[in-house]
Formats: sequence, C-alpha cells, structure tokens
Amino acid sequence: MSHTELAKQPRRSLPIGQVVAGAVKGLAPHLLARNPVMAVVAIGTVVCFGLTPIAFAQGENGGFALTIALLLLATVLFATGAESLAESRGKAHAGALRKTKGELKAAKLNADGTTSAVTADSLRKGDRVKVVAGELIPADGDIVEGAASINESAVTGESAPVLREAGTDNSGVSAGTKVLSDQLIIEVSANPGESLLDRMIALVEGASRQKTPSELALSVLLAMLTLVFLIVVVTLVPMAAFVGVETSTVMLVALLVCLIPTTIGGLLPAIGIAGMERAMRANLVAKSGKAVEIAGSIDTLLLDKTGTITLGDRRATEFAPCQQVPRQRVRDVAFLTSLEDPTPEGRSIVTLATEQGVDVQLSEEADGATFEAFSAETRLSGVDLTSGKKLRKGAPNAIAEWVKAKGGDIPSDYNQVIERISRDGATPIAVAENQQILGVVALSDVIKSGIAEKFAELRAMGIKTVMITGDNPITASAIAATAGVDDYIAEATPERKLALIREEQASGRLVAMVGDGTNDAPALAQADLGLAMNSGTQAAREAANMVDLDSDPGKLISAVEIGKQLLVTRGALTTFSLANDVAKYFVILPALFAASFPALGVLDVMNLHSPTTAVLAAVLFNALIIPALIPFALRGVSVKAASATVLLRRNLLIYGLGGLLLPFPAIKLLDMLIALFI
Ligand SMILES: Nc1ncnc2c1ncn2[C@@H]1O[C@H](COP(=O)(O)OP(=O)(O)OP(=O)(O)O)[C@@H](O)[C@H]1O
Ligand SMILES: [K+]
Ligand SMILES: [Mg+2]
Repeated sequence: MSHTELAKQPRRSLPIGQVVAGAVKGLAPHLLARNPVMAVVAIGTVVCFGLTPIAFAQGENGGFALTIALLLLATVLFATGAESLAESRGKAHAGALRKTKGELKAAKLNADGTTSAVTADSLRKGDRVKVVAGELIPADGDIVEGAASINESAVTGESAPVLREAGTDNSGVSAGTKVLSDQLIIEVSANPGESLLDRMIALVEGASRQKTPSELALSVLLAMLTLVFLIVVVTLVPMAAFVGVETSTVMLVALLVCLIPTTIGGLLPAIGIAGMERAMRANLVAKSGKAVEIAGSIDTLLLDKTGTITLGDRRATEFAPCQQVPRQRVRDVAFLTSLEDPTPEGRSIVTLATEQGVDVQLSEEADGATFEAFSAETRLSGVDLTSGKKLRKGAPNAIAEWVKAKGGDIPSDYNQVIERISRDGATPIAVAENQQILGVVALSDVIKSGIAEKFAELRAMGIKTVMITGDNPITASAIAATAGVDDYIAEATPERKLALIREEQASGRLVAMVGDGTNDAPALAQADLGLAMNSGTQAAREAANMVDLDSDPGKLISAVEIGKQLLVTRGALTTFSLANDVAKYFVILPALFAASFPALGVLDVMNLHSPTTAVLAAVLFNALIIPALIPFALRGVSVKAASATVLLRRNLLIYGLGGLLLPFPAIKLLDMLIALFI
C-alpha cells in the first residue's frame, strides 16, 4: 500500500478491548483525583457498596443500595471510558502518521566527510545526514546543503512533488518523506522521541497531558459547584432530622450525584482530546492543547506576502533603467550583485541577465570581491569590488537611503519607474553603483489561487487579516487589493512585525501569525497562535506553536474552525449538564420527603411510580447521558462561519433549554420501565 492510500484510508474500527482497559485503568485513585466531580461519584460508589451488606443485615432494602452502587460505578466507567475512547482515536491517527518512521536508515555524516550507516533512531539533534535520490529522509530537519524535489505523501497524503532547498524559506523536511531527485545534506532538528509528531502523541496520551488554562478554569468551577452541592446535601440531614424525617444515606448519595455536574465532568477530557485529534486529522500538529483552544478565539491574523499570499517564487522579468542609464548597465550591475546571492530573487536575476546575453567574462570583475548577503533588516544585498566600486541592490527606499548617505541624488524618474513596476503587484529591486541609482529590476510573483475566498471566510468569522511585507507600499497595496486582505503594512522589518503583534495584543486582541522564514520566527513566537509551514525553516517551526504538515497558509481557517468547535462544544455540554441537573433535583427531592410530607407532592410534577423507582430512574439517566453524549463530544458542534459570540449565544439557548426539558420525559420513561421489574 502506498503512503497516499494510507493517509486517505477511512479510519479503522475501534479497538474495544483497548478502550475498556483504558476505562478500568482510569479508576486508579491518582487519575480520578484529577477530576473532582468524578472523584466524588467514585467515593459515593464506595459508600453505597459499603452500606449494601449493612442494609441486608438490618433487613432493609439492600438491593436498592447495591443497584445505586452499581449505577454509580457505571457512571464513573462511562466517564473514564469516554476519555479512553478519545485517546485511542488520537493515538490511532498519530500512529498511522508515525508508522513510516519505523525502520528508517540514515547515512550519518562524519567529521572527516565520510558517512556511516546508522538507524534513524540513533540520530541526535545537530547530526548531519546525507540523503540521495530514491531514499527516505530519516529524521525531521533542515536542509543545509543542496536542493531537491521531495515526495511528502507520507506526512501529507499529497503525492505531488515539492521543492525544498537550503538557505531558503523552504528548507524544512520531514522524516519518512522521499527524495526524488538530487542529494541533500540535512541537519537533524530533534532527538529521538522529541519530534513534532512525538510531542503531539504525548498531548493526547493520559500521562503527559496537561489541562489547558480554560479547561483548568472550568474544572475549578465544577469543583466549586460540587462542593456547594455537597454542603447542601450534608446540611439536609440535620434539617430533615429537625422536622422528624430520617434520611437514607444511599438516597442522599444519589441526590448528590444527580446534582453535581457529572455530564460535563465526565466528558471534559474527551472534548479536549477530540479537539487535538481533529487538528491532527487536518494535518495540523499542535504543540499544546492551548494552541488549539486559542485558535478558536483569534481576532487578528497577520500574514507575510511572499510565499504566503503569493507563490513566493519571485522571478526577474525586466531591467528598467532610470534617466539616461543604458539598460545593459542595469543588467550588468544587477548581475554582479547577484553572483553570490543564493536567494530565489538573486538567482532569478542571474538567470534573466544570462538569458539577455550578459557577458560571462564580466563575472571576473568580481574576483576577490566581498559579497554582502541579503538581510531582512537592511533589505539590501551586493558586492564591494576590488576596484573600489560598491554595488548594491535592494528595496527601493533602502537603496535611496544608501545612495543619499553617500551624497548621491535620486533620479527624477525613480518613483515613476518603481510605480509602473509595482502597480500590478511586481516587486521592484533598485540597483545602485556607489552614489548613483542605475535602475530597477522587476520581480514578478503570482497570488495563490483561491486565497481571496479564504480571506472572505475569515472576515465572516470576525477575524481581521493584515498583510505585512518587506515590499514597497505600491506593490503591497496592489497585492492586498487583489488578495482581499483587510489591511496591509509595507516596508516592514522583522522588528516592525513584532511591534505590530505587541500593539494588537496590548489592545486586548488575540493575534495569529502565519509564517515560514527565519525572520518570521520572533513574530511566530510572540503571536498567541504561531502557525509555521512544515516546509519552513527550522527556526520558524521551532518558534511556532502549531505546524501545518501541508504547508498551506490557508490552513489557518481549519485551525480556527477546530478551535471554535472545541470551545463551543465545551460550552454547549457545560450548559446542557447544568440545566440537566436542575430537572433531577425535582425528581429526587420529592422522593426523599414524599412519605413524610404529602405537601411536597406539588413538586412531584411527573407522578412517578414510587420514591425508589424515581431515584433509580434519575441515577440511571444521569449515568446513561454520558455515553449518549460521547459521539457529540467527539464529533463536536458544527460551526458555520460565524463569530464565537454568536455561536455561543445560539448554543446556550438550544442546549440550555434542551438540557432542562429532556430529563423529564426520559426519567418518566425509565421510571415506567423500572416499575415493570419491581
Ligand atoms: N536577494 C535580495 N537582495 C536584495 N534585496 C532583496 C532581496 N530579496 C528581497 N529584497 C528586497 O527586500 C524586501 C524585503 O524582503 P523580505 O523577503 O524580507 O520581505 P518580507 O518581510 O519577508 O515580506 P514578504 O515576504 O512579503 O516579502 C523585498 O521587498 C525586496 O525589495
Ligand atoms: K449530575
Ligand atoms: Mg518573506
């Protein structure tokens, strides 16, 4: 079976044995202690089991105590089972992704340049390996030498080859993917067991799973509610005694369990794990549960232009001179500045100059010269020749400043040339020799298809999109208009990107950033949700808290949807659970006091068979509602493109009202069924 088939395969049936074993293991006291609501139910179970023989011995209804004990045990098992089921689904998916990594071999590069054959699991972070055409890449890493086309279907399920290359924003490679052409030297980026996927698997597995901040907040709230109800039930005893009613402990335990929020308490972990699993299924690797959750509340999305909104393969298309400068001189100087420029921009300038018949002898002028590499801070690159000439190319405003600092003037038609090139979205790179600006090179780029629709969808979700680019304002506005972003910032340095994120955050907004370059890394780390492309540089993947295996910036929409779905599902089930408990109160309280206080009969709105059947029906309903809602907790509420507030309000109404009303007919039905057997 090919990797593609593997990834597209429908999920296999569930390992029932594994789920049941997980449910039973979940009964361990140290695990139950993490879930206060279920811990109380577990203690109630023990109490009722303990009271059973005493009740039998005293000639009371021991069968009732035993039945309640068994129902409470089932309640706890349904909760631990829900968690175990969610975990097994997550693990099954991650396992399928990881499978290919199993028996990989590697050619590890030694200090003397030779290679030795090792197994992939012996590779450490920082090791270098050589991979040639036809081989599988043994570990996640960064290409440090070479370029190659790669089949990434093992991780993405997509078999179209992609180009990955050293020194670009596309230098990231994944274990298990196949090199189709050429050869690469790769620097391993993770120790065994610490790869992205390993970390993701740990997040769905019980032992290492941490509660997210909002999960923790909700848990505390549920624990407080449980405490309040515990006090209410315990203080019932002296109050009842005061009016001459003797209360049954089993009845009180049943009342307590029905009142505390067992439904949400039981399903809370499963909801969180299901969110992680949905992210994984979308090929989004989250480094924390928090990242998935935050994605649902994002207000602002920042994107860079080149490679994110556009295809990023900028090609030189024209050498445009300023004033009286001969076109060939612009070409020749641009060629010299690009001889040692490894960026796609630099190489495409060499290509175009060569196509236009540049004299190859010219490169001899650069013998012994010092080259200046492109940096996002200076936005310049170039060469200082031995003859004393300094040649530069770069962003138009950066070149203008460079020339002015040397006492040069700006050609009168400079802005005109730049504007002509920029108007339809091309990037202008100005070329200068010493204090003279010679002209401008046009680099054309193509906007990704379908991106405007994605931005429209984000807008419907209430998310503002801002493009930030190192490019000039005219190019930026042309691309921004076509792509349909809400706002743009041009001539931005990496510091400016970082500052913008901080500004947005300071005004209380949650910011997402999508990027792939090393210069995006600080911004990816600062953003609340940093989504890196798996094709991106190691620095970017390291700084982000989510990585897209498909390297598709549009994937942010899926991340937002998954996050929203998680938040809304959790909200809906919390509402449902609390509303539900109100109804059970009206079943049990009359049952508790019915014999002594006929006046309480007005509360007995359902006219149930007997106090015993009423309590059994309520506890049975309380238990069964947990497995009944597992599919809902795992699948999640469907979220259309709408803001979280709208979704939450709508769900509050549906699940609040539903939760309030459903128990009445359900308990009535169960009561009638139980009455048949008693
Ligand atoms: N190799 C290069 N040599 C000189 N100047 C360059 C080179 N590559 C890009 N530039 C100039 O520097 C500017 C900033 O480039 P950079 O790649 O840092 O942009 P960015 O901040 O990543 O944003 P975007 O990805 O949208 O371009 C470019 O708009 C271009 O004018
Ligand atoms: K309950
Ligand atoms: Mg860039």
